Amino acid sequence: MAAISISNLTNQIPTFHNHNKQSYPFLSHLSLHNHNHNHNHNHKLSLSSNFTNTSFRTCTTSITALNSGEYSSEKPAILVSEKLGEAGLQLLRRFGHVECSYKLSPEELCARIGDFDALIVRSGTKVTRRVFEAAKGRLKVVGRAGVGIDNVDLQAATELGCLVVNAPTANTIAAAEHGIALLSAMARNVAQADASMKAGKWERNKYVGVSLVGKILGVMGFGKVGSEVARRAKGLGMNVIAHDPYAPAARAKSIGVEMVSFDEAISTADFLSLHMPLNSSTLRSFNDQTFAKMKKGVRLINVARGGVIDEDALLTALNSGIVAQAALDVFAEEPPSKDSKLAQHENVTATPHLGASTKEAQEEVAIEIAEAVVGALRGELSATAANAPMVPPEVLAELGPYVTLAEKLGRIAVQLVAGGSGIQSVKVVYASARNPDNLDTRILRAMITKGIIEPISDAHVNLVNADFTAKQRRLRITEEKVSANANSSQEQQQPVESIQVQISDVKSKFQSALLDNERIISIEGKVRAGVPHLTRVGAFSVDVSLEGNVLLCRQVDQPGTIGHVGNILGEHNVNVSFMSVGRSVKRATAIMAIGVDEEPDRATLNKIGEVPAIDEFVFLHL
Ligand SMILES: NC(=O)C1=CN([C@@H]2O[C@H](COP(=O)(O)OP(=O)(O)OC[C@H]3O[C@@H](n4cnc5c(N)ncnc54)[C@H](O)[C@@H]3O)[C@@H](O)[C@H]2O)C=CC1
Ligand SMILES: O=C(O)C(=O)COP(=O)(O)O
Repeated sequence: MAAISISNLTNQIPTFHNHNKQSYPFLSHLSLHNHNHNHNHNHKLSLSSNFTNTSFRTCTTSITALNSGEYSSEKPAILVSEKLGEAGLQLLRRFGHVECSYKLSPEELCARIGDFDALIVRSGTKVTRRVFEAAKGRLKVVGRAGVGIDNVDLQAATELGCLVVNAPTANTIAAAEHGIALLSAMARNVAQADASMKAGKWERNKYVGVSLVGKILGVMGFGKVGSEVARRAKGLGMNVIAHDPYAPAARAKSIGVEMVSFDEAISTADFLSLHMPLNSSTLRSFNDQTFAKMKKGVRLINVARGGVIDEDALLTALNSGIVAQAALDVFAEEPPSKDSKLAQHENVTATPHLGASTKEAQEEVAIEIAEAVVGALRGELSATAANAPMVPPEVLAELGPYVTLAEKLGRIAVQLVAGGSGIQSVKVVYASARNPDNLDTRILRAMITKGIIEPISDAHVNLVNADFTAKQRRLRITEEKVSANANSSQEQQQPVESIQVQISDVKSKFQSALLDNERIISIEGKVRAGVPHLTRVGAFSVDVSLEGNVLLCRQVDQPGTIGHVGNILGEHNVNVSFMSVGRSVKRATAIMAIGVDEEPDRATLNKIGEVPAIDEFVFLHL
């Protein structure tokens, strides 16, 4: 793939822009805010409303204009594809149109998804790449009402800029309790004995069980659920060991659990309880080889994901007696086939993925996911985002104006590149009077990327897909953080003193933007009183607030030029909001930066070009 090409812009300057493109204030299309909305959400930081003032005119386009689907009012449309607790549904209904369709086939989901801004699922809906593609850019957030997001194609979501959030805490206890229920029921053959009685039998000798007290339980995955299972198993008098490559041993130790290696856990445990996520490294990690290392007669509980077990291998191990019993809540394919040898096995206790299914947990999960989805639709960053940086609200509040600055600098820099150049390398230098190492630049980098890529492509770039989109387009963005000297205590308190964006190895349509004619376009911006300013173009200092559009002119520094240009703009009814002149030497060359509210038409720009003292000029659309 070639570097980003801007050749298509060659003849469009000075007025290139894309009228059709949506530009949302902060998180691009994660935010549905427009000027007319006044949602009451003061309790949380709302990024989009913070930035509405500085966003440009296309922000007024509402979501209705974007989509011609069934739901065409101002409110976002939310599809709930699996049973969700009533409290969560109520919360969602207060915010948008909610459709609960619990029996959609994959084809129906693909056919309908383009009408929705958000989709809420549990484990039963496969949110595949096809679904994301069928959404055609409208779907902004997928909410997983639970923990495991293995049913959501995270890579596709990220590539297509869709945020994925989950509800990771509300069902922990329910899952742990179900694990303990299965452990006890399996050890005492409760399910089998019950079925036997219901068949009219009384089989006391057949269903003699095993005791739990004093037995070794190996907890595989010592996260939220695993640690709660461990705690409860300790209460039952079991000796608990755990394996988890990422969990701190101190946490386990504090509840009397010893962390051991995978092999030690599986070879010493009498009972193994699985609590790790399903991913490429855990997929079928319980297989022929690992079953062979287990203690003969081991008992297995799986409340995690069916896919972590090779089910054929488990069947073999059950038949050979390596595994005496298994208690399974989850299956590689759900529901398993009716004649599944595993579910039908007499030594298997099976439940239909009930781990999270308590009334209490489902109400809590529903609220947790509804809040996360509504927050994401409002443009807030989520604390449970699976594919975007989780940035604390206080950091966001502080970085707010710099986010706007970053996007505008990206937009300016790319508009200064001459047609025919391919942009490959961007360097961003952040100067801070605080310890620059503490500066979290992920959002700023994403917004610079957005500013650079969006004007020259059809891509919608947001915090979710910025890095991916840059990489895909072979745009290398390097960052440097440097210490700045604070001139005032106010500067000292600012998280960022200045942001410099450099695009190297390109030609510029505005020669003065090049650093020492070195094929490096360089611009710098600062935030002054909460407003982003352009403060440097190439080697020239300027100072223009970035609230409207900007006209940059290089001129011979002589009396009358500023007035002349101002008159031309005034005659054509273009309001000048700001003007600044930067020069290196008196009466030599100067850069004039003019902020304009309206976009001058081509005739006006031509007239400016005809002013004798003007050497070159460029109109920058922000
Ligand atoms: N059956 C059900 O209804 C429910 C199932 N779950 C499932 O339970 C599992 C655990 O959930 P939580 O405890 O909430 O997640 P968690 O993220 O808090 O814990 C998972 C733990 O697994 C560890 N881990 C990762 N790779 C591992 C590996 N290769 N070997 C051992 N440990 C590994 C992680 O370090 C982490 O500590 C997930 O798969 C989740 O989807 C959760 C809730 C309900
Ligand atoms: O939260 C999880 O990971 C679960 O497995 C719960 O799944 P469910 O929401 O009951 O389909």
